[in-house]
Amino acid sequence: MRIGQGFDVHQFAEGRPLIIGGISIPYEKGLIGHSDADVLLHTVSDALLGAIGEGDIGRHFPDNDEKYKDADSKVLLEHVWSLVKDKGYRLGNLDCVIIAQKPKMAPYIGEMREVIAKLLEADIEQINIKATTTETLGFTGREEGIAAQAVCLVIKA
Ligand SMILES: Nc1ccn([C@@H]2O[C@H](COP(=O)(O)O)[C@@H](O)[C@H]2O)c(=O)n1
Ligand SMILES: C[C@@]1(CO)OP(=O)(O)OP(=O)(O)OC[C@H]1O
Repeated sequence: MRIGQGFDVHQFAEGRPLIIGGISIPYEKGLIGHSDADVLLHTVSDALLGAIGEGDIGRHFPDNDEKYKDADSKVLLEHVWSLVKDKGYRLGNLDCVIIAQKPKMAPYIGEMREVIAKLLEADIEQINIKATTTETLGFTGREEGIAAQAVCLVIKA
């Protein structure tokens, strides 16, 4: 059994779609990145890579490679999951937190869990996603961006 953690931040900008956990959330602004800037799927990818000792997503999908411009982070996570399976692991559980003053994530969390469970070939009960504000404090509180953290356990299949 091995543990991994992930952390990621993306900045808000006008005129960008807000994609978190593989779903589009209707909102007045979105996140900037080289890819689709899905802060939650990046965090999950990093947690899994950490668990198998494979570095981070920047190493696997460099942000100066045109191939990943506007990349769908579901495809990146799918690739990370194939690396986990190649090393002979299955998912134990995954626990995530989205740190965002706005918008309210609660209405979308069920769908995010379904997307991630499907990508990781897991049951929805193995995937937990939480959200919190920072009570208006810091860069998330000022609505300059969104952060996400994840912890996962992988188990030898
Ligand atoms: N972007 C967010 C932030 C929070 N939630 C939900 O609200 C609850 C209370 O948040 P506090 O930061 O005031 O503790 C939190 O437990 C989440 O259920 C949310 O949906 N979206
Ligand atoms: C996903 C990648 C690659 O397109 O780009 P970004 O969307 O900028 O995301 P980030 O979490 O900053 O780093 C990982 C990058 O390699």
